[in-house]
Amino acid sequence: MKTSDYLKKYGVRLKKHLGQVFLSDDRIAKRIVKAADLTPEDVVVEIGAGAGTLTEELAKTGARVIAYEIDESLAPILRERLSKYPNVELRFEDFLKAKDVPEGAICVSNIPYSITGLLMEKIIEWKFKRAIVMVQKEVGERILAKPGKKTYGYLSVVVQTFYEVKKLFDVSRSCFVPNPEVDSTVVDLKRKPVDLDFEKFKKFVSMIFAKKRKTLKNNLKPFLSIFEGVDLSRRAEQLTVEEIVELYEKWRRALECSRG
Ligand SMILES: C[S@@+](CC[C@H](N)C(=O)[O-])C[C@H]1O[C@@H](n2cnc3c(N)ncnc32)[C@H](O)[C@@H]1O
Repeated sequence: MKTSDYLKKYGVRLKKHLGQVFLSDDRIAKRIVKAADLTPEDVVVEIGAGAGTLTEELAKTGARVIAYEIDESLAPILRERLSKYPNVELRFEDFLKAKDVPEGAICVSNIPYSITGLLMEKIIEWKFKRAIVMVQKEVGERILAKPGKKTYGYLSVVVQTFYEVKKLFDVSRSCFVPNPEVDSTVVDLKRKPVDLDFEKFKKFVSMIFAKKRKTLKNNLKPFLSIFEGVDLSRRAEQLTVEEIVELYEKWRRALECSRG
């Protein structure tokens, strides 16, 4: 049965505010799952199972699949489609409030676009070893952007500090029901062995990008004594992720020393 048939059968009305545009083309789901290269030993987390098109393809790999879905009205569809797969666990809860996500899992999701930023931060916090996520095309460009590009900013730096990023492929809006107003991109994120205090790091990155066209000197005004001898004449958007982490470490160590 097709996704649209399931929606009709259960009389489900889609909720725009939850980003409910569902994959209607299961070839895309198959392509995503193929790229994930899963084995039965893997633990996969899906954020936003929707009508289960991607979930079912994930289930077929034999991996343990934990699928989060905030909207319980989709439960009858998901149960009908997935009850034959004992390796799938459905969790009807808000992923942003999730309490027990297994560490070292792989996230494979077509995420709700309105909360992409928050979800990317959660992906970092839960230390997924890999994340293959479909995002709005323009957001994908920001995630993948290199220094000097217009799209390089807070999101690029935060994600690229923790993950090697790679574009997999674009997905046309025609592959969804209903057709969204935007195209999509699937990105592949591979965890780097980085250990940083994420809360503090986010604060620092927000600060240096606060006024994007201004120099570091301008954005770091309250902390200039920490950076004596450092060239602050560039803008944050010109710095590599490694250079930003180096500045952050200087800032963090100085603040820790000053607190004694
Ligand atoms: C873009 S749809 C993807 C659905 C399905 N995976 C697919 O590819 O067809 C996003 C799904 O995420 C769900 N969702 C939205 N916010 C959520 C949250 N905070 N936690 C869990 N699921 C959420 C929506 O209800 C929706 O079903």
